[in-house]
Amino acid sequence: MVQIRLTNTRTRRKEDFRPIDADNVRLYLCGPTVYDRAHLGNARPVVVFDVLVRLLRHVYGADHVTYVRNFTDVDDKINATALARQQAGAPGTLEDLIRERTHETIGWYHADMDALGATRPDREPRATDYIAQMIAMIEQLIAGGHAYARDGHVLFRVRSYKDYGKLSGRSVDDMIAGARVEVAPFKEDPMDFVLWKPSDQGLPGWDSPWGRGRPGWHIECSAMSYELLGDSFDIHAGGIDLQFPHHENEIAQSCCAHPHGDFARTWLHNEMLQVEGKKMSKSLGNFFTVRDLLDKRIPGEVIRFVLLSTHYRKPMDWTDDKARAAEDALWDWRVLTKGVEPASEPDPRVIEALADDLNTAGAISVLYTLKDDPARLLASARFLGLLLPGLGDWMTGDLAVIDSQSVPVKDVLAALTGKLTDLRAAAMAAKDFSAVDALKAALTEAGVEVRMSKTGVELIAGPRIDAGKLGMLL
Ligand SMILES: Nc1ncnc2c1ncn2[C@@H]1O[C@H](COP(=O)(O)OP(=O)(O)OP(=O)(O)O)[C@@H](O)[C@H]1O
Ligand SMILES: [Zn+2]
Repeated sequence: MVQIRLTNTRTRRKEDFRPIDADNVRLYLCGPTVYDRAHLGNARPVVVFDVLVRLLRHVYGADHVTYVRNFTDVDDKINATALARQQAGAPGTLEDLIRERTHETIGWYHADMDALGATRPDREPRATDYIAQMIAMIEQLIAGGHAYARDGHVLFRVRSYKDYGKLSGRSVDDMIAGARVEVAPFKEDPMDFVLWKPSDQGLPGWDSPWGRGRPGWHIECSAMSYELLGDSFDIHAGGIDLQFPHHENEIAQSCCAHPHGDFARTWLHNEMLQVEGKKMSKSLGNFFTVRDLLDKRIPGEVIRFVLLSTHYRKPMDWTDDKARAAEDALWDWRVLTKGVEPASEPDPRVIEALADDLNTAGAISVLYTLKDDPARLLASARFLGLLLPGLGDWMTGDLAVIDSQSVPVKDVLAALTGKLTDLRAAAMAAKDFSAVDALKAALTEAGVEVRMSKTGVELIAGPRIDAGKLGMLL
């Protein structure tokens, strides 16, 4: 069996991965807060950990992995977008508008992540479906002396958990000195964080022993992972920006509520997608969405390729050059593997690279060496979620406009193949090839590779085909 090695943020070491139960390997990834489109940074953990899930399924069996990713559908930012819509005159109660917004955003999220070739998780719990479990967990924490209720709030007593700060390697006192912790009259200690808070009138709220209110963000992941994966599971993943305080707080809550469990054994954190050295984020406003790129006709698998070209523990940025190189490689491979049946197994070097702390860049570099073995190339690329049948539309999807009508490029190419064949026959008879040469030059100019042999004419569309120019050649 392949031995997977992963860098565990908790121990700061690369370790042999040994699942608690090889029949059910369990992974939890912190999912999005559903108030807006996902930006490219948000897609990085989704794509990277999708490859991990593919690897785990390969090693332990397709039915022996449980992958959970949540939707945070209760949040101030969601409320704010709904309120803005209401103020702009949208009909319905605020609650209706919130539901509409989260529903719509989840739909976008699915469409965008599907376009990147990311497999859907086995379970996608929504926080609002697990409020009862959150309340139960908070009650347990209060009973154990780890939390206290004040003025409709419930707070986690950070000093009651001696290992607080271990994941991120900070001491509580350093955190107080350095962090912008909120000092509030209802807190015993400035480090204590909210498990439950009151809801304003008109905003979503649930009845609880502490009055009508709603959960804090951190308790959501603790309650949902416990419910779906148990008190000890294998891998917890997310972006490095969540390590503190979100993951630190998740650990404190889960370990105090379920002291006999280990919560997550391996912690994986992806580094940030950056823009000019800064984290791409909504709050900084330096972001573009996955949809922005797709709308610019950058294929989903090109985005995926670029995201996988850098190791997940290194910061990276998006550049047009990277996208162009990815597009060229994918185009070549799609041409090479056209009509080819994939080999039964990927190249072992691809598995080896991935098993070594998810070295996706190494795995992609193996693909470049497989041009002479298209069947193996196809199987290996598909293992990484590339060259998937459903993601290949971009090769033929462009439309040319001919006599004000949109015509698929592949039909135009077929017609031009006929035209060039006829011109060649006439040229041979007349011993004058000038018209053939002129059409060939124009085709090359429009991004089409022309192959002529004794057996016939073949036109191969290149990645940057100019559909407009092409249409004018007919
Ligand atoms: N620039 C980034 N690069 C990589 N991962 C990121 C980046 N920004 C956010 N993430 C990850 O995206 C996932 C979803 O995060 P979340 O929904 O909390 O982000 P958000 O609040 O919409 O984004 P932002 O951080 O921009 O405000 C998390 O796992 C988070 O770590
Ligand atoms: Zn989480």
